[in-house]
Amino acid sequence: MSDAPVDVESVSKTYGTVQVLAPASVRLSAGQGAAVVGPNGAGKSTLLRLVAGTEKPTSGTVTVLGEPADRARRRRRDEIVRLLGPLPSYPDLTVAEHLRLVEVAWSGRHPGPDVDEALAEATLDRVRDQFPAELSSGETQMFALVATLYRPASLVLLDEPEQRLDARWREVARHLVVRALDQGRTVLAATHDPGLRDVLADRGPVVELAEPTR
Ligand SMILES: Nc1ncnc2c1ncn2[C@@H]1O[C@H](COP(=O)(O)OP(=O)(O)OP(=O)(O)O)[C@@H](O)[C@H]1O
Repeated sequence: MSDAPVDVESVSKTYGTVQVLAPASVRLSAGQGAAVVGPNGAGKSTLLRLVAGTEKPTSGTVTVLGEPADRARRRRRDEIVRLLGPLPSYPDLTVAEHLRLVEVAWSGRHPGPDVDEALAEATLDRVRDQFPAELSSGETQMFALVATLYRPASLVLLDEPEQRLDARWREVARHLVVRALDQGRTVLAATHDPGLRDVLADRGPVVELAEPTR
């Protein structure tokens, strides 16, 4: 069995009689990035859920950090972070307090930057003392991305991190992904953002999923 951070071999997914992901493969070495691209409904989120181990493939294999993805999800959870939907959050903790919580939870392993620096570089410092329900949709997404990348995990799974972000914040999101790669982390991201696709294509494969057939 491969020890690569991500090794997806001919994986497909069928719900009932409908195949929503045609066989796809991708292998990532440590520190590589990969973009998963394709039209709406092509199966990008499905592929990411299979890698995250939250769903099982209909055929093929998904190996993550040397283990079947569903086992890796539990046994290697400290090494894997995912943003595949809304960020679970505490209604009574501020933006800054959420990052502080992540920092404390991974104390001793957290490489920084500190909370205020992390918020400032994402231009989220102006909302540092607001609660999740008080954020705009773009602020919510940026907060989710920053909090996700704040986990010192070696494998990062992102589903359209650019969603709801304006052009300026899309650029910040790309910068944060590049930094994660520069830190030696492995990043697998579904995206509709050509800029993010290019950034990831510089660091590894592009997985092109075809138009859904139904
Ligand atoms: N639980 C489910 N039951 C049946 N069909 C599903 C289920 N989940 C997803 N699908 C279908 O699977 C297909 C792929 O969905 P998926 O969310 O993976 O696409 P996507 O490429 O991420 O799309 P988008 O770019 O719109 O986010 C879609 O046609 C969707 O309707």
